[in-house]
Amino acid sequence: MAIEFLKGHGTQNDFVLLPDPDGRLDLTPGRVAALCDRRRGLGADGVLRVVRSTALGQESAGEWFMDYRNADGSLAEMCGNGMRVFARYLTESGLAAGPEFVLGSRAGDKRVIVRPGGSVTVHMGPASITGASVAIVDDRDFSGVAVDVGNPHLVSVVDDDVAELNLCEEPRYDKDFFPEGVNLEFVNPLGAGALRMRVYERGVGETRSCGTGTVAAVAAALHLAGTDSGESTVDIPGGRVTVSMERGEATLTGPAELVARGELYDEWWDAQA
Ligand SMILES: N[C@@H](CCC[C@H](N)C(=O)O)C(=O)O
Repeated sequence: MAIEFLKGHGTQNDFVLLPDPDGRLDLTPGRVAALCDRRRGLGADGVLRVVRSTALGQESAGEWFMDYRNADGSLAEMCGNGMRVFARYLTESGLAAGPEFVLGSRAGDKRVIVRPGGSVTVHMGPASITGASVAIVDDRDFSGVAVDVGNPHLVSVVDDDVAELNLCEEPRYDKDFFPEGVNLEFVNPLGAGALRMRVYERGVGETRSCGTGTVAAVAAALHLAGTDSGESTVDIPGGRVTVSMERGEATLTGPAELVARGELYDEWWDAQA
């Protein structure tokens, strides 16, 4: 059985998409890690399995469920950039009828709008402030705001230029506060309604963008300014997205691009654990 794949990205956060409507693929952590490996696989920050909600027994108002996996094979609740790419694929392939529809995810249902030109808006739902903690980079402490966007984040607004931070290795963080791990964002305010951000993602490493991370960054910046409503652009190494917050509820808008489609060799797939 030939296994179809597509490659896509949202602000250079890149994904392998696996159309699997009936949930037949045995998508083991080893296979995910092999697909995402940039030398022995296709290379990506994560895998998006395109599967019907009913096929996974998921309770969702959406026909399609974004089964997201990190590059190391681990599951995550939500992926904002992935959801834009996933939505773009569904409209391009005719699997979604209109430009606006609901998608299932482990963090619940999300409404998406695919706009002419390929930009996609995701109604992300609540971005909740859950406390304060510290990220440690090269033995320096950066205090941060913990934000739950369905998945966990710690956002540190820093005085240094984020471009100068050494994110080659995972920053240290409080494992008691974040027992499931955490995505770590480092942010420079660029003036009113504009942020610059770098991110070290749980289960991946440094990526060129993280949609949930940009939502967390804007929620944290607004929280530090004493509000839960406002709009901001976020510049990440892979481009720019816009986040709007209204009373703690976020929408994320940014580009989504499909790059290629092809077939995996059965022998290769079968040889992965
Ligand atoms: N890149 C994603 C986030 C993917 C999940 C994250 N690494 C986690 O483990 O929570 C995004 O665009 O939101």
